[in-house]
Amino acid sequence: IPPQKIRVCVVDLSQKQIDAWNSADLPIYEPGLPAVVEECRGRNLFFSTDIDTEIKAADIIFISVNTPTKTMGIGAGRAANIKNCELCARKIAQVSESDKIIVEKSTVPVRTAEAVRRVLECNEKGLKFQVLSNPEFLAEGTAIPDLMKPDRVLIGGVQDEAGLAAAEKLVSVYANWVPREQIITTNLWSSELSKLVANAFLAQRVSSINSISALCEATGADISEISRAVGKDARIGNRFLNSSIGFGGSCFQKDILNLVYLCETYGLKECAEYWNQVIVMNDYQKKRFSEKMVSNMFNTVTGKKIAILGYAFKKDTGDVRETPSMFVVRDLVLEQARIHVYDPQVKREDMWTEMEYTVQMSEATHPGLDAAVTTSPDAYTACADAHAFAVLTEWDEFKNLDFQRIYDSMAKPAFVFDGRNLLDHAKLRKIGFEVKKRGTSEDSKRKDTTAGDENQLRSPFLFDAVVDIEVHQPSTPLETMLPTSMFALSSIRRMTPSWLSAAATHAPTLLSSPPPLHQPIRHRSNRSRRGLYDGKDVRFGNNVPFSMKKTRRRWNPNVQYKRLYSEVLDEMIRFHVTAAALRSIDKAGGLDNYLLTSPHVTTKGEGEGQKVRNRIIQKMRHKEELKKQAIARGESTDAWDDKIVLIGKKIKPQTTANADQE
Ligand SMILES: NC(=O)c1ccc[n+]([C@@H]2O[C@H](COP(=O)([O-])OP(=O)(O)OC[C@H]3O[C@@H](n4cnc5c(N)ncnc54)[C@H](O)[C@@H]3O)[C@@H](O)[C@H]2O)c1
Ligand SMILES: O=c1ccn([C@@H]2O[C@H](COP(=O)(O)OP(=O)(O)O[C@H]3O[C@H](CO)[C@@H](O)[C@H](O)[C@H]3O)[C@@H](O)[C@H]2O)c(=O)[nH]1
Repeated sequence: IPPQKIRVCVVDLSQKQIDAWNSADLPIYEPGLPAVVEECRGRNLFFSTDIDTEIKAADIIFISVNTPTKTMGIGAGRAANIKNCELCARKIAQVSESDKIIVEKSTVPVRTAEAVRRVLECNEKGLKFQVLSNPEFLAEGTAIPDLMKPDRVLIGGVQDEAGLAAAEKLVSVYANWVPREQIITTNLWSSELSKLVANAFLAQRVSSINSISALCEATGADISEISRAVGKDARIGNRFLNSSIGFGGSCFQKDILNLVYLCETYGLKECAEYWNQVIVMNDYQKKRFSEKMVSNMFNTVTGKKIAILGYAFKKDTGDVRETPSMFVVRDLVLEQARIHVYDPQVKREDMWTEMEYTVQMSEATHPGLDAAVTTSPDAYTACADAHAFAVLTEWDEFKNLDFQRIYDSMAKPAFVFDGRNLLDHAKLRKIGFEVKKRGTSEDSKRKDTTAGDENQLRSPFLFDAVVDIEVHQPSTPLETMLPTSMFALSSIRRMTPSWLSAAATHAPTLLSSPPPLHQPIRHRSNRSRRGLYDGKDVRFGNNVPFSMKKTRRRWNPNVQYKRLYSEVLDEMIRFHVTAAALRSIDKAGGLDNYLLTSPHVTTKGEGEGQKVRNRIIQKMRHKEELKKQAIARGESTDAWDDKIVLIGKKIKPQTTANADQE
C-alpha cells in the first residue's frame, strides 16, 4: 500500500518482542516475512511500545492479542480467555481523544464484540466507537501468501448506518490488494462464529483422516490411497487430508474447545460432544504414535537413543505451541529414552517453555528432563548411534538427507517412524531400515496381495465363522455347529483353529502391544492385585436413608474361584476371578487372548494373571524360535503351522458355562 495512504504501527506490551521486530532477527520464522518487513519498516510500518501515543493517532485499531484457553476459573480448559481483549478496550477508552473503528482481529467467542463495545461506551469523553469483527484466516508458514491472496476477507459489523459505514471503511483498506468480490461483509456474530467454525471444520478433517489411518493399520488399506481417492471428489476436495501424528498449533485445539464451551453454555450438549470428539481423536492419534514406537522397538526404549526430526507443529514455522512432537517426546522421556531433537527453526528455550505450559513438565517437576533431551545441530548428529529416528514435522530438507550415511551411523536394527509419510520408504527399506509409517499395516498377512491365503486374518463377518467351522471341523454337521445366538457365533469365530493359527502367527504383534504410558495410580486392594479382577475392586460408600443419616458400607466384587483353560499351555489353571473378568475372557476369545491383551493384566499387574501371561509369552516365543530354526534349516514350516492348528483343535469354545467351578 502506498505509504501516503496508510501508516501502520504495531504496538505490544512486550519490549522484547518490539525490539526483535525492530532488529534483523525477527521474533518469528515465516518464509517471505523478512523481505516484507525490510521493505516497509521505517517507511509506513513501525513497531513500538508507546501504546498510548499510537492509540491516540490511529483511526482504525486492530486488537490482535492472544486469546488462550483459560487455565483456571469458570470454563477452565475450554473457554477462551478474552482478558487481553478487554484490557485493550479499556486502554482505548481511556486514552482516545477521537472517534475510532475498533477491529476484533483476535479469535474470540461469539458475542465478544458486545463486551468490547460496552467497555468502550463507558469512556467519559462521549467518543463514538464502532466495533467490527475481522477474523484472521492466515496459517503459519504460509502467512505472506495467505495475506496477499486470501480466499476471503470477512468483515462483520452492526447492521445499522454507522456500522455499515465503518465496515465499508475497512473494506476500502483491504480493497487496496484484495478483489472486492472476495471481501465478505456480514453481521458481527456470524463473523465471530465463522472463524471458530472454519477452524473446527479444518481440524475435523484432520481428525477424520487420522481416525481412518487407524482403521487402515488394522485392515491393510493404505491411508495415502484413501486420501487420494476421497480427495478427487470435488465436493470433498483434496486439502487437509494428510494423515499425521495429530494436529498442533496455537489455534485448532483452542478454537474447538472454545466452540465446545459455547455449545455447552447454550445447553447444546450433543453439539458440544460432537465437536469435542475432534480433540479426543487428536489425542488418541498422538498417543498411538508414541505407543507404536515403543512396541515396535521390542517394548522398551529405556536407555535407547531416539532421534526426533522436526519439533515445530508444521513445516516452515518455528512455532511449537501444542506441537504433537512435544507429546511424543514427553511419552518417550517417561519411558526413559534418550531423545535427540533436530528442528531447523525451533529454539530449545521455546521447547521447554511450551512443555512446562502445556504438559506441566520441567526440570523442577521431572529432574533429569534437561539431560534426557538433547537438541542437535543437524539431522546426522541427532541420528548417530540412535536406535530409531522419527519424522514428526514435514520439513522439505528431511526428504533430501543422505540416508545411507544415517543408516551406517545408527544402531541396528535401525527403525524409521515416519509420522508424516514424508520419506521414500522403498528406498529406505532397500538401505536396510525398518520403516514404520502411518496408516498402513506392517503386517504382510493384511496386505491385499495375500488375498485367498488360508491364514490371512479373518474379516469380522459372520460368514467367516461358518467357513472356519466347515474347513476345520468337517466331521461335525454344519447345522449342529451353527450357534443360535450372535454372541455365541462370534465366540466360535474367535475360537476356531484357523483364527488361532492366525493369532499364533501374529503373536509377536499381539505380545508387543505396549502398556499405556500414563496409567493413573489408583489404590487397589491386595486381593484384587492377586486375582483376575478386570478392573473391579472393593468399593466403599455411604448408605443414605431418608433421614439422611449416613452409614458407611462396602460393595464387594463378585469373585469366584475357578479353573480356566489355557490353550497355549494346555493346562487348567485356578484363578480368583470376577464375573466381569469372566465376561471379558469370553469376549477376548479365551484365557490366553485375555491375558495377552487386557490392559488390566498387561499394565496394572493382576498378579496371578501376569505370571501365567509370562509363561504363555515364553511358550509362544519358544515355538516361534523353533519355527525360525526350521526355516533356517530349509525345512518346511507346514509342520509348525500344523502343530499350531493342532493346538487350536484341542480347544473347545470356552465360555463361563464350561469353566470348572470349585
Ligand atoms: N498465530 C496464528 O497463526 C493466528 C492465525 C489466526 C488467528 N490468530 C488469533 O490471533 C490472536 C493472536 O494470536 P498470536 O498467535 O499472534 O498470539 P501471540 O501470543 O503470539 O501474540 C500476542 C501478542 O499480544 C501481546 N499482548 C497481549 N496483551 C496485550 C495488551 N493488553 N496490549 C498490548 N499487547 C498485548 C503479547 O505481548 C503478544 O506479543 C489469537 O486470538 C489467535 O487465535 C492467530
Ligand atoms: O492435512 C493436514 C493438514 C494439517 N495438519 C496439521 O494441522 C495442524 C494445523 O495446520 P494449519 O492449519 O496448516 O496451521 P495453522 O497455522 O494452525 O492454521 C490454522 O489455524 C489458524 C489460526 O486460527 C487459521 O487462521 C488457519 O486458517 C488454520 O489453517 C498442523 O499441525 C498440521 O501439521 C495435518 O495433520 N494434516
